[in-house]
Amino acid sequence: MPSDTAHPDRSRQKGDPVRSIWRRIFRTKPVGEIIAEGGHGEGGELKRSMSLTQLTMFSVGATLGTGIFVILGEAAPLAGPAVVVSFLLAAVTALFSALSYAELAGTIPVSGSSYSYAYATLGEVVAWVCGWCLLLEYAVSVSAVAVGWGQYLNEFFGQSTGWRIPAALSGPPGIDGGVVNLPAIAVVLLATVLLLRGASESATANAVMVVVKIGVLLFFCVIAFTAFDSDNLTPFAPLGMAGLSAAGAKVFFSYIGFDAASTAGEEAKNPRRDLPLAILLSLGIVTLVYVLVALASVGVLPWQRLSGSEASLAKVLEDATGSAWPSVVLSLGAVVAIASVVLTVLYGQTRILFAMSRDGLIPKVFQRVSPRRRVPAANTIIVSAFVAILAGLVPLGRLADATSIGTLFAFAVVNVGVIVLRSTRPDLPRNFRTPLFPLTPILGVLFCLYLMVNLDRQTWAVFAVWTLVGLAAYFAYGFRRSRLAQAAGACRPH
Ligand SMILES: NC(=[NH2+])NCCC[C@H](N)C(=O)O
Repeated sequence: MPSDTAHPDRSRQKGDPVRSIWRRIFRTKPVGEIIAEGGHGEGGELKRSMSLTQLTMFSVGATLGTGIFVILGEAAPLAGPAVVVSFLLAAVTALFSALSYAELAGTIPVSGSSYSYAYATLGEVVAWVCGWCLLLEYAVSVSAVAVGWGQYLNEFFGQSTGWRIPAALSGPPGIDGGVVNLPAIAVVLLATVLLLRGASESATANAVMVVVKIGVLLFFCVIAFTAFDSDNLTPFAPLGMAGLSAAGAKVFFSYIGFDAASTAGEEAKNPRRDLPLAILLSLGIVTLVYVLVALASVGVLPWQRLSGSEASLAKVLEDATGSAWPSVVLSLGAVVAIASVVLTVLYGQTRILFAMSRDGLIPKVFQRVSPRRRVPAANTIIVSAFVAILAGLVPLGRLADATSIGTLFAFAVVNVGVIVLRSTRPDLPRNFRTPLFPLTPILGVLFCLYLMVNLDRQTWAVFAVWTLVGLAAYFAYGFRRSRLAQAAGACRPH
């Protein structure tokens, strides 16, 4: 096997400091090294225990969540009944990136997901920025998701017993008399306990929750289809192509998460074969569920009535059955659904940090493996504490868009990574190759950029500040401490 090309430290030139810094920050990590380190942490190894089913459920678990329960009410007014097509459009957009994820996850089957792929292809600083953006996709988004969980729990209590958690205990300080958001903290703690028990135990619990959430959504479809009225579908696209694609951009959020399996590379039994399959299967399952739910909804209610309300799915069921009880089932379904998002996304965050820590870019504590359960326990506790504080005390309001922009950046990097790796390491065994190369990854990048450009200025400002803070952190810490930097330093002639 040829050694990795593009290893800048090897061709270090003395003299020009700017070039030398440039080379250092764009050094890439040899793929062979990344793979060889897989599973190893300080003090032990992670346990390879996850099957294809568990991995697929993991990605479905991380994807199917708040989105479908609330987004229909926001997207239907933009597109009319054609919102069904918007869901397909967003799925195709996600598919290009999913194909790229599948190729790289099958080639470099480690826990770092896009962070590790960027390290192998685009260089350390890009990998760092990518990892930093993954904090938005995972840690920050999971805090927001935990807050949503609390709202559904309250909804469920309210509908079934009439009792609600007092405002002081169900909201962050400063918002409607809130002091602390206890339910949000509680769901994070529950997930933490599961994660500390082990990856396989967490995967099993997640699988159960996924079955429940898909079951609830199918139950929704069955009931809704009994009241289906095809008149509601005409005119099909009253707001034209523009409305259809605007709704597509809106629902893209509900597809985020199919990449979660790529954070389980070091705990999968057969990662090279199963990761690509899990990523693509999960996207297929989620798309099918979304399209069915959307079709059922616009078939029951005239699309104008689907607007605005958070409880748009509940409205559909009330209309179809003429009674209120189905909404209780729906809110219970949402509680289970969102709990599994919290669990899987929290898991993903710890594993990405695990990989970054092993590379020396963040402190070593994140790669310590506890010998008993063979999980990164300290890492899990730190991440959970951070997420719990964020979810319990900080009003997160507009963070969904910040999540999207960070995610889209990471997706774009993965698409570019596929193109780079095909040219720098054509020899690597690839278990899955994205079809129609290079068209698919190029379209993948373009779609991501297109959706990014469509986000508002405020989101871009948050993204810019976030990236700058990240770069500052990199130069203060990782730039010198990175394992590659240290190795290069050790070889340097004195
Ligand atoms: N990294 C993540 N999986 N973040 C949460 C994604 C949200 C999910 N797609 C939903 O609709 O609720």
